[in-house]
Amino acid sequence: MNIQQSNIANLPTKYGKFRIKAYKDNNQEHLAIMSLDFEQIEVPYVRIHSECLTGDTLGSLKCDCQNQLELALKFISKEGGLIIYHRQEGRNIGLLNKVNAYALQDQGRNTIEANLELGFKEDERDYKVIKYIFDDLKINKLKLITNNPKKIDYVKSLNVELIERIPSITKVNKYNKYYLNTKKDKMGHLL
Ligand SMILES: Nc1nc2c(ncn2[C@@H]2O[C@H](COP(=O)(O)OP(=O)(O)OP(=O)(O)O)[C@@H](O)[C@H]2O)c(=O)[nH]1
Ligand SMILES: [Zn+2]
Repeated sequence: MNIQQSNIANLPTKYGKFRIKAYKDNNQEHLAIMSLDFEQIEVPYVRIHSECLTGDTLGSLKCDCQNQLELALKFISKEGGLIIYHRQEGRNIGLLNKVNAYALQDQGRNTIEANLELGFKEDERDYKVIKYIFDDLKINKLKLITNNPKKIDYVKSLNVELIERIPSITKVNKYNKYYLNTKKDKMGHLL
């Protein structure tokens, strides 16, 4: 893997103070967002957050991403750990295709059917860069914040000790209810 890394910089936010480090993997740039005490913690909390511009930045109510991100930032600044902001937008089909998938969902398809209709798998994410970041930041034990069984399986396949899985549960609304049900019933999310 040919990955470029940045230096570590401070990032004060409204959720708390962090230090950040960027990684460039071909044309995807990811971010490690660390609590200030990250190096001193034996078992950090870790969230691998998949990029969702419409949710994270615009506050879309169609998904739970912004709430999950805010929850993780607050929690990790207090309890200590790391968020990897994994820039594989739209389960790695990219923003343009995700908007096309949303247009199909406007016509009644669910999130999986829309991806398939566009010629993609239901989930195109890969987590190779995560291993690189874990090695770089010397993570060998962690508590993983996720509801996604694929992320749990991936972390278990690495040479690290998964001590605990922490759920990331946020409020349901009338716009994300169907999406969350599809994730639960058809994608096996622990919701
Ligand atoms: N293709 C596609 N991607 C979506 C859609 N809704 C959200 N996403 C993307 O899905 C990713 C988030 O996945 P989720 O299933 O919400 O959560 P997760 O990251 O798998 O699991 P958690 O760790 O529990 O949050 C982000 O990359 C979003 O951009 C959609 O309808 N279609
Ligand atoms: Zn989202």
